[in-house]
Amino acid sequence: MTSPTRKPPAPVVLLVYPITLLVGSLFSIISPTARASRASSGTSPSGALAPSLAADLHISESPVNYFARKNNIFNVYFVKIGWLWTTLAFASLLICQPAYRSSSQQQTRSRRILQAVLRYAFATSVWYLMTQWFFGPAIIDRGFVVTGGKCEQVMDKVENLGPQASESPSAQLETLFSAAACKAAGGAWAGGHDISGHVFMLVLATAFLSFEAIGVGAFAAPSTTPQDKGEASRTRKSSDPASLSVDEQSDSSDPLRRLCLRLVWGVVGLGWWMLFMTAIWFHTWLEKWSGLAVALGTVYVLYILPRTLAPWRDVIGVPGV
Ligand SMILES: CCCCCCCCCCCCCCCC(=O)SCCNC(=O)CCNC(=O)[C@H](O)C(C)(C)COP(=O)(O)O
Ligand SMILES: Nc1ncnc2c1ncn2[C@@H]1O[C@H](COP(=O)(O)O)[C@@H](OP(=O)(O)O)[C@H]1O
Repeated sequence: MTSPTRKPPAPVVLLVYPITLLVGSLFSIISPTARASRASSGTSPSGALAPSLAADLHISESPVNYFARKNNIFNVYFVKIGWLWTTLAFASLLICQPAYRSSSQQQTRSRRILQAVLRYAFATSVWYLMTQWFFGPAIIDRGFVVTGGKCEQVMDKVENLGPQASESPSAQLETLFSAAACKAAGGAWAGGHDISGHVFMLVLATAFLSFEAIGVGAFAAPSTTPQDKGEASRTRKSSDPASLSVDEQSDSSDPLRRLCLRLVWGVVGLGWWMLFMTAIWFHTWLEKWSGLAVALGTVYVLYILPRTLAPWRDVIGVPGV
């Protein structure tokens, strides 16, 4: 395997996420606007410390701040289809970055692409199982039901319908166990621990894209000092004949490559901003922290564990290496 000219990001960079949640949550308590928003919906700051009815508690249809509205344009067209943006940004890395594009080392290039796609498939599977489907309702929805939550008004309706119910029992269960189906049926998803899907997806997507972009960027970026240059070329020569070619090293001025990187960092930047907004305006503390924990666990398995566990590194690879 090749050695990057720059080291991959230290795990400590992941602290940006808990800090974002902490600052956002504190702001939501301190800010008069956020406090007013809570007060108008009957939630006290201390109430936000306990698991409860997630975002629905303190968000009205027309709150004071634009970002506190569920129908704000960034939520509807960016977060709600966030994995599509993540997929597009990741695909742009595969298409534009020299580490994946250069034809000089066919074997190395194929291995890098395969391992990058494997990391994407792993992250996508976790996202899918957590938020979309887990042999029926997603894990987040199942967790909510297991911790005592239910689809309130619809539950009553189903009980009253009795044998006349036109839906099959499995369709009724689906309605009771999935947040989306519950809300679509006019019910209230209430009572349990509702892991924040927004926090989970935004942390996973932004960390995934950042590690991938920095990994491939580290290889393509030219060294800054003469000493660096000498060191880098010695490392490459001595460690692996399959290291990047001069073409790959000098490709940083390629406009297509810069455009793709802008897309990736644009998605990461907006993703971070929406995470901050979720931290301020939505969910309880516990629900935000549980979303964060699941996302960071996935990031750990994908990018930190391979640094110490060689057999896993051989399978999943390291971005750009
Ligand atoms: C047993 C092994 C099973 C393995 C399962 C593998 C599953 C593979 C699925 C393949 C899907 C690939 C999709 C790739 C292309 C796309 O991304 S299209 C999807 C576009 N949709 C989204 O991006 C939706 C993103 N939104 C959400 O996840 C949620 O809305 C939310 C942000 C988590 C918020 O949740 P709410 O309930 O809406 O508040
Ligand atoms: N940053 C944000 N901007 C707008 N709405 C947000 C948001 N973060 C969370 N929400 C909303 O809060 C609810 C719970 O989010 P989640 O559990 O995914 O974190 C969702 O409502 P809806 O499901 O009614 O759209 C979601 O749209």
